[in-house]
Amino acid sequence: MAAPLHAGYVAPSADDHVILPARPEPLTLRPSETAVIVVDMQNAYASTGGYVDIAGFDVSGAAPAIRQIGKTLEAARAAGVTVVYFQNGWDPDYVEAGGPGSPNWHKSNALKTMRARPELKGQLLAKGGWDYDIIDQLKPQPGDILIPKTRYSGFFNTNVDSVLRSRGIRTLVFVGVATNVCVESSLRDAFHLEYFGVVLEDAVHHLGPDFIREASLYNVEKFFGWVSTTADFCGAISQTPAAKA
Ligand SMILES: NC(=O)N/C=C\C(=O)O
Repeated sequence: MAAPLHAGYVAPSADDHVILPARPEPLTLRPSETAVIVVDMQNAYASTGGYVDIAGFDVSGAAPAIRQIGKTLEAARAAGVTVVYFQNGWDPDYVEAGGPGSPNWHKSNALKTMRARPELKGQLLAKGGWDYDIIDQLKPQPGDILIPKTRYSGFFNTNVDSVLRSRGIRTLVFVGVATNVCVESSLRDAFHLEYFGVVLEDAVHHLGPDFIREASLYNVEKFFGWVSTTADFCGAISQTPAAKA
């Protein structure tokens, strides 16, 4: 008898789940249906001398977030959770950034900074450059998935939805920069595509005053998803059979 087409697929066991403490209520996590989404942990957003530092934003909060993301990824990989990196930027000629006909050309602080300081042209968020690179402390590991993106949301004009759906992933745990821009934009789009989105509040960093961090987390907790912490995620995911093996 011919083998069924799905012969190699092992359905996740029904009891393969843990409970993640979160606000506004705990959330069920199944490792096989969960991905950690690492948003834009590039020199541009997390390093002194990178784009957001040059553009005048405070990057000091990136260092603690980097440490928490490291812990999150270690626990996730040990539990067999999928890790997806978003990487934001454009070709060195900035064709992908859009011209004056694109709101991105008017709103991107990287593009505005380069127009004000032409000596920086070709450096900020340009593919192939240091600014675009993922930071050394969080380089993707074999098996991780890297999704380039050209706008704030990782779901816009990328293949991430089909990558996730083909793996049966339903829950997305967001870490990275910036809470109020690319993290929130991606989580909102994910919500509308029926994903359950969680932000680990100590593994993200925001751009702007503290009230925008509070507002963004409030939006997530009240309208778009759940808010948890690195310790709670690592504690919960380490209880799965794969992590204990
Ligand atoms: N990664 C982000 O949240 N980016 C925010 C602003 C920008 O890319 O200009």
